[in-house]
Amino acid sequence: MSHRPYVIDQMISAKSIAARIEELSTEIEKDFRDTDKLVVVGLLRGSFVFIADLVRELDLPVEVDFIEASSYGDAMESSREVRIFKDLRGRIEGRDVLVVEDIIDTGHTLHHVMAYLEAKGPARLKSIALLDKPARREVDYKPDYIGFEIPDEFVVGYGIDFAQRNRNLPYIGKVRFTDDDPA
Ligand SMILES: O=P(O)(O)OC[C@H]1O[C@H](OP(=O)(O)OP(=O)(O)O)[C@H](O)[C@@H]1O
Ligand SMILES: Nc1nc2[nH]cnc2c(=O)[nH]1
Repeated sequence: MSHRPYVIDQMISAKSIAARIEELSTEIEKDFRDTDKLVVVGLLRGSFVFIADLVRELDLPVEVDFIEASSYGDAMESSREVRIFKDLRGRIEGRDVLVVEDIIDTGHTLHHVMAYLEAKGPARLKSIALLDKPARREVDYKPDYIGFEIPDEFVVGYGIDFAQRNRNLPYIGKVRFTDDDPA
């Protein structure tokens, strides 16, 4: 929990996010048009807003499942230890799977989860991240689809939290600590 005062400056509007999701959905529909039923896996908790908007844009038969992993807790720095708190309900062996992530930063979370899911033997396994912060990458992993590349700022909103707050903002904003401001 942060006791420092902060404000949130808007970085990506709700309208821009919606427009980008339409574009990404068209790409995904093309890539998976031969799939019988795509398993769309939301990586909780941060992806719950993104996956809800994404699946409603996808004109494909989909099944929705969730996996929960976390490495940040309430901190602004990754612990680099990814813990799986909740596994998939369904089986993905031999299935086409798209993992939906809100943000890739150091890459530890998505890299770990993709390896974990790959071991379950899916036919095809792809990933999408709404936000990509490449400047902070510590592991060599790039999602198959990316919404927006962003600079090295701590962001919140649209499902993404700071100490479990701000997930309900409809836009992506960056955290600015006001005790850093010149007097
Ligand atoms: O690329 P990384 O440095 O691993 O960071 C990305 C992860 O960090 C956040 O998750 P967090 O651990 O805060 O859990 P949450 O999704 O439950 O908020 C975010 O939702 C990503 O899953
Ligand atoms: N809230 C939040 N969580 C993250 N996890 C990895 N990067 C970020 C970020 O910029 N903001």
